[in-house]
Amino acid sequence: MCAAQFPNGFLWGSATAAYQVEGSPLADGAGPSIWHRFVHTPGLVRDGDTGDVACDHYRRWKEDVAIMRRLGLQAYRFSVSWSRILPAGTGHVNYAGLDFYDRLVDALLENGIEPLVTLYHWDLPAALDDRGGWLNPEISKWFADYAEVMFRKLDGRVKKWATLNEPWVVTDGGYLHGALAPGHRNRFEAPIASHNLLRAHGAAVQAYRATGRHEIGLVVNIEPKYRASDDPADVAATARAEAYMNRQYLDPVFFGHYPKEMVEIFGEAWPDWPSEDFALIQQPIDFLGVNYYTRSVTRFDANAWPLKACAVRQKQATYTETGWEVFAPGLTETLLWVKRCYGNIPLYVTENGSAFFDPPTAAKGRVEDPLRVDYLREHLGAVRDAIAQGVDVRGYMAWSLLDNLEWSLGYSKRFGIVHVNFATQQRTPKDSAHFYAKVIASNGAVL
Ligand SMILES: OC[C@@H]1[C@@H](O)[C@H](O)[C@@H](O)c2[nH]c(CCc3ccccc3)c[n+]21
Repeated sequence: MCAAQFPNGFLWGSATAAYQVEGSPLADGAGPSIWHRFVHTPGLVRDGDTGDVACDHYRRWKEDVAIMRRLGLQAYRFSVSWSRILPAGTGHVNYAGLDFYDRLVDALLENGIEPLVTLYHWDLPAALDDRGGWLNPEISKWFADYAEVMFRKLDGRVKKWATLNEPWVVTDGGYLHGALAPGHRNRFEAPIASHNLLRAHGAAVQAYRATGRHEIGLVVNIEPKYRASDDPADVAATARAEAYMNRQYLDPVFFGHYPKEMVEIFGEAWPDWPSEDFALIQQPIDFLGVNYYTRSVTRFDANAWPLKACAVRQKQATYTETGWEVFAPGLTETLLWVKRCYGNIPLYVTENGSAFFDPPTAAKGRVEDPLRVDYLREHLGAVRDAIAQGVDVRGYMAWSLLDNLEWSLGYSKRFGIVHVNFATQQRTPKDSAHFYAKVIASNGAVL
């Protein structure tokens, strides 16, 4: 394999998530999710934006699969809305909801596109939140039962499953800082939600081993932490930040224990966990999905709760519309770090992308997004560099296929390689999509 090439069979795709693109949240018997509730609570989402329509993907999925085909995508990572399948979260199965994903998977396969399915991308059934949600230890069984419904329906046609998308964000956003659904701000709840997410992950993997025949993994966001100085306070702050964001989920899954820094971070709010839980959490997985966006140069900050650490803005760097430093070497470092710390488990970059303001283009039918093209080119080069250094990276999913609902930021941030006019629902592949199509067609040789 020459340096400029990716391995034969490298999987090139893009990614979305149910609540961000589908719309029709209550159609055909679906139950509300915590995001449906959250967006309809005044003041929580920028400009009062909701996922009621989003990209209307629930109705326009055929058109979107055709776009993927035209771009030459080999894979499509999407998530299933739990409350479409089980409107109350448990019990009655809504077959119309199952049928939507059944048809989507068949259409993908008919177009030579491999489906990668995420079972949970933040949209918990509201009915389960009413029963405690991620704070109720029973949720590991609720989640495993839901997962089993999906395995029995789709396994075989779907050969790569992920249990959770980014448990760190679910906990930090939904239970500690409250910026995301269900909007709790409680340092005693956060560790419990986090632990139950991991228990649910383990229970779903166990269920897969009993019913599935292919691969299952976990998707985590990793943001490499670079110390701002060699000052011992900055070094310790960086270690806490790395433990909290990057190792809090990987250490239990791969080693059966939490990083020692967790007790220091949460203090009295960090429980003594039952040792039997770690046998459940530590179910072997077939691959790890890594979502990478940026790095954080980290320093001590006595006022930053609960980490006592914060990021230091870099003077010469480019920043995206979400305030994230563009730092492609961090992706190479992250992939090498995972291999060094946890072994050479097969990896997929399950999300990588950037939000930049896309200026209106004079030429009709064209959207120029040079900064996103640069971001994509640099980060694909970073993946290639990690592969050249022996990391078993098997695929890359660009975030995102479509401009979509960026959670509490509404539609104000556009990550898509395909532009969406939300007034007309017209899709227009951006220059970044045309660039990515060339990368895929050459298996990375054009980079
Ligand atoms: O923010 C862009 C995307 C979201 O649209 C995806 O749904 C989500 O999986 C995702 N994760 C990350 C990195 C972790 C993160 C999320 C939110 C805020 C800060 C960091 C970025 N993104």
